[in-house]
Amino acid sequence: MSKIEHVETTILDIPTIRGHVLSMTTMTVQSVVLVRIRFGDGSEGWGEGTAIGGMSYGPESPESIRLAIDAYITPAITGMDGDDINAVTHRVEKLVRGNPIARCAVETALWDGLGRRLGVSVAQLFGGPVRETMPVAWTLASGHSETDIDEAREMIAARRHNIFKLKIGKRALRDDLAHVGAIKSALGDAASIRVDVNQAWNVTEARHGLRGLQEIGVDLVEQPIAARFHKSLGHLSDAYEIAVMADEALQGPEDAMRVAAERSADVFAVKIAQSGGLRRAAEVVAIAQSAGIGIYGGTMLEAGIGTAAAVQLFSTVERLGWGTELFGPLLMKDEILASPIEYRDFSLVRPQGPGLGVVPDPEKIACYDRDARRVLRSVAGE
Ligand SMILES: O=C(O)C[C@H]1C=CC(=O)O1
Ligand SMILES: [Mn+2]
Repeated sequence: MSKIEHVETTILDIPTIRGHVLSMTTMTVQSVVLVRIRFGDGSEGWGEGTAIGGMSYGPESPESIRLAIDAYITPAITGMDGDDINAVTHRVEKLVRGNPIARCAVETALWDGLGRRLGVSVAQLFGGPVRETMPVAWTLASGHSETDIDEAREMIAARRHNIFKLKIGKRALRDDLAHVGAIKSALGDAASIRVDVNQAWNVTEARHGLRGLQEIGVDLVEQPIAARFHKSLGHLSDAYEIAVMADEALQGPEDAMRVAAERSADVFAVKIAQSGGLRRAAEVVAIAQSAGIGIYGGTMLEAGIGTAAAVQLFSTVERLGWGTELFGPLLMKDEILASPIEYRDFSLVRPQGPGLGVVPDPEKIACYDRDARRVLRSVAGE
């Protein structure tokens, strides 16, 4: 018995290394909600819940994640046995509808705590890793073709990434195709080029878009149209050879089941946060694998804790054919882990050690803690 005694949340505001231009917003800061659970036996576990671009990407924000945890999840689980992760998460699912990122953050802290108490990794708790390294894509989203090309060349030269995801959908279709074409012809066969439209196109634009992207030699297009248009996404997948990936359409196993049953996509971007936790993400993976749908380890651009949790889970996946994009910590100006996740040879390395295999650096938490900064500013009379 390891009683859940105390759940603490902190919002960190960490600047990004450059503006990250997405179809709906440009990110200059990433706001990360850290969760720390203390258990009755003195052990602890860490989790992370991170949204993208405030409320522009999806219905959760850093503030809503924190509120859902503090006001609803914490009172519901305090006093429960932290070893009974299924019982705890089922209770949370019953009392807190939606809010998958908040639920994922808490569940992650429970897995981390359990792993640390048992002295095994979270991957081990999911049956054991089948790989210790995995390919990792980088997103080119500076907003300028030439800057993106320079960035990609640097990444290839440093052997950090040779898979690139381009964020498009903000500009006119013709301009986006010219941008993608310029990057593809500059990089040639040295890289795999994929694009993410983040739901920005209507179905007509998507038809023209997919034809153009296919002619350019792009390998995959992610969520070209609104998440709710499952049928149209299926028609697009059938009409072109280019792989079509579902991302925002997948908010947990029920969505995954529908998209798989309708064969609306060729690949799933599986995200632990969007799925509502590691357990549900593993179910999304199982649905994809049994339907013959490809798997890509997706990200909500989490910092080190959320990224390590996803790495632990994806290390257990039998077929991870499209690799991962778990580069979140590299998009931020500063590292919040005591010892960073290792990126080398176009791959990332699964952190070793019990639980998630990583811990935050308390000094970094203090440095980026939104509330602490507010107090400092008011003391300074700003
Ligand atoms: O996939 C998304 O939509 C979100 C995220 C993942 C990589 C990136 O640059 O943005
Ligand atoms: Mn996406």
